[in-house]
Amino acid sequence: MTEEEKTAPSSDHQGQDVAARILARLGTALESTATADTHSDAGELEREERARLKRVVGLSTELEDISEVEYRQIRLEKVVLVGLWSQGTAEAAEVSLRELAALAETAGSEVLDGIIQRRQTPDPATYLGKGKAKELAEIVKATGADTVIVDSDLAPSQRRGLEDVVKVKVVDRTALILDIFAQHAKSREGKAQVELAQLEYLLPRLRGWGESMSRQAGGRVAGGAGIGSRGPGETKIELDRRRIRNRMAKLRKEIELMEPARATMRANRKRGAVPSVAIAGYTNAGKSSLLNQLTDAQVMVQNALFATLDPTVRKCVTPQGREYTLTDTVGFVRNLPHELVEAFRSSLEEVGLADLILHVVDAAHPDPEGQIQAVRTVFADIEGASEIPEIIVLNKADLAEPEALARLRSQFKNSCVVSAHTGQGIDRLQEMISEQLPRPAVALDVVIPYSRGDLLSRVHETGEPELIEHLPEGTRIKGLVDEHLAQQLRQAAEASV
Ligand SMILES: Nc1nc2c(ncn2[C@@H]2O[C@H](COP(=O)(O)OP(=O)(O)OP(=O)(O)O)[C@@H](O)[C@H]2O)c(=O)[nH]1
Ligand SMILES: [Mg+2]
Repeated sequence: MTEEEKTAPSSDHQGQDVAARILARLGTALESTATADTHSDAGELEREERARLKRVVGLSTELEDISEVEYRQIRLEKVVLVGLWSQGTAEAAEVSLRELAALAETAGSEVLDGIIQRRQTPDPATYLGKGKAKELAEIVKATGADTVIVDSDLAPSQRRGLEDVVKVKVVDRTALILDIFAQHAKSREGKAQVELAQLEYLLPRLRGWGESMSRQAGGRVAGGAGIGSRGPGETKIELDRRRIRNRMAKLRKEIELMEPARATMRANRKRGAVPSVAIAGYTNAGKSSLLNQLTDAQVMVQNALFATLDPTVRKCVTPQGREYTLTDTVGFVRNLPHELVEAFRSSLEEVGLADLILHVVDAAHPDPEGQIQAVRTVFADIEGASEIPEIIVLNKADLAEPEALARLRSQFKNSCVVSAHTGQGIDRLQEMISEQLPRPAVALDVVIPYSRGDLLSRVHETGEPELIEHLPEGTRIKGLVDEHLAQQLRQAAEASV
């Protein structure tokens, strides 16, 4: 036994009721941050806070409580990664495992090793084949890892099977991503959404967990102590399930109640006919950096996955002075857990309602095409998103290989090479945005009194003036404006006659 294991706080929770604990921990999500919804410019502070999160060591509670593992606060520390290479090239399998490493590090763990097995389909009992699983157990032992993370989704029985061999916690990719979201959620809505996703993930696994624990009573769990040894019976599981479902219903209602605020915001934007542009793309592509580069916003930028969870909206102007809104959104990832797509639907709808999408791509990534594909798969799932015009923004040009940039540019015609770091290409991007914003619909030619300077500035901000002429009787305006402004202009013109 290592020093750490001896001092691990392993018996704190053991006598408590599992579901009560889960629900108690969750209870904080909705109430804690009612006033903390300011995402203005907390970048520095947020990064510090997150960095602090990662310094916690020595909390390992090996196999003590599996619900912790499947749930939130995974408290991963020293991990070994495993993946299967079942299709595609060896390179692709490696890229995938490297992404898993980035996810694990973002969750606050230290990656000690990673292995890939060449295998058509996962072993139904232990995910890896028997031999490889044993090899993995050796690696775990030799490195002193306390957790194994698997690069796909595991059936509860597979997870148990593999745990039996490697003797430490086994976590799947979805649980890992849920954990990152839980750590990063900041707004009330974001927290509620993540919590809902976690409960959805937990619900079908409750039975497996109970069975696992009854099965191993007096067996695998060290000393036969703890929650596991009591093996909750069927009735107990039913009860837990019902409480979790109740909690989920409550969360859905809460999220629904938060929705009108966003709907009003959107309606206001539509009424003012200010076009909206959404920045979307794979996680860590540089979406927040691009928002900062295009506006004066100081949204937190971090070399971590899913740094941004809450949509941030900023006002922007084209070089011609036309206004539009720019929204930073949550990043996408390959096989985004469907629980999260569901829970974050209202945030993702932000993308579906945009007039134009800036699809940001990390051109320096080994497989940018794969990332673009993954993002488009999510778009297909969001109502309206696939029909919205899209500019492919090839970011990180300062790092990317010229060949990669050339290849991507020829594949994606409506694209633009930029660096959110150096500012390269940003002018060109701004022009493209300006060209591709929807045109205001009404053409008119009016003369308004000089007293209506307010209307003239609206024309500059939201319309496309073709001619502005200062006549003795007033200002002549010829050009395109939206319906609402056209009405106001006509009224002003009539009043002056
Ligand atoms: N070299 C280089 N690095 C960049 C560029 N743009 C962004 N980065 C870096 O890439 C990392 C991710 O940037 P973010 O702007 O946080 O990316 P994001 O797409 O908002 O990420 P999530 O919110 O986590 O999905 C940070 O470390 C940035 O400093 C660029 O043009 N060049
Ligand atoms: Mg971001």
